[in-house]
Amino acid sequence: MLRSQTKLFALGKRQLCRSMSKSCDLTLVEVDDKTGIATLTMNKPPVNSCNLEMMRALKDSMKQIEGNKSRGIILTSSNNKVFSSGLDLNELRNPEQERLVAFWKELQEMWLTLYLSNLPTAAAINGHALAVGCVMASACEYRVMLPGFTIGIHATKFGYVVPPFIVNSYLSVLPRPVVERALLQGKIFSTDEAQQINLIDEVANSKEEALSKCASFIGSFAEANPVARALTKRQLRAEFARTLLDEPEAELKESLEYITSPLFQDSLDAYLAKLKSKNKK
Ligand SMILES: CCCCCC/C=C\CC(=O)SCCNC(=O)CCNC(=O)[C@H](O)C(C)(C)COP(=O)(O)OP(=O)(O)OC[C@H]1O[C@@H](n2cnc3c(N)ncnc32)[C@H](O)[C@@H]1OP(=O)(O)O
Repeated sequence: MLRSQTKLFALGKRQLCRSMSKSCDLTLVEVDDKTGIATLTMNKPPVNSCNLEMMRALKDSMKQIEGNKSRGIILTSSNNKVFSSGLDLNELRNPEQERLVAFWKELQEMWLTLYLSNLPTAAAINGHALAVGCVMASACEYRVMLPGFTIGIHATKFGYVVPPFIVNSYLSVLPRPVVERALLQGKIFSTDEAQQINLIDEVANSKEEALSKCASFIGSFAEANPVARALTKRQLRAEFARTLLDEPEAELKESLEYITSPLFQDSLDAYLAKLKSKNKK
């Protein structure tokens, strides 16, 4: 069951409403009784890398939140240094075909669920947001980041060709020339740089402040009719989601061919070795 890795709390009552797992809780959902805003916390140690189960838990939590008639979603991390380190690279290394298919489909579905959510969405970026970590933040409608961290899609630096829906995530936030340069350079932005180019909307000095700014953003839709808001959002975003809505299988096939190519696998080996060696020095 997808829900098995999600906990649902009611903050106002401070009590556990629903616990669906005795194993590791990859995501935590807290709903503020007063505001009706749900905080969705990524909770996969050590660095919130997105493996199959994590993306399933995220997608499932978002669907639960929508089903519970919350007023908005704030995405954040339980790790105060890392928002998300992106895709779990171990899922891409010498993958078993069936799992890789499930993994990539889950990435597509998780992104669509977040990008096209009926609810107002905001990211409280309380740590580094790299690659798909940045993609998730960009899929939200508003971003508040803490100082001293980094955000960006550096895929080209380690041999990834960026798929169109990930390009579109950036394009819905940044102007085309900025996207082109950032993606081709594999640019990682500091908090200050991200604010200068409007990749993030605000800087906050603590996680609490970031959550509060996100809640204010969500509160700004209080006067909007939720259905009209949701349908207008979908209309505005449909163009960028088109590839995945209309031809997910084609995107899947292309990505799978690339991921399993020797060119990609060799680059990944070298990148993973570099990442691991950092901790051995
Ligand atoms: C056709 C396919 C194309 C797809 C293109 C789409 C674009 C992007 C896809 C992705 O999202 S790929 C993921 C890219 N992410 C990264 O490169 C992040 C790498 N990680 C870091 O830079 C750092 O870990 C960090 C996030 C800044 C945190 O640093 P910190 O010092 O706190 O932690 P570490 O010691 O580095 O890491 C702890 C532990 O986790 C392992 N790890 C980190 N990130 C990943 C990851 N993304 N996947 C798997 N494992 C990861 C790291 O190696 C350490 O492991 P151990 O050494 O403890 O075994």
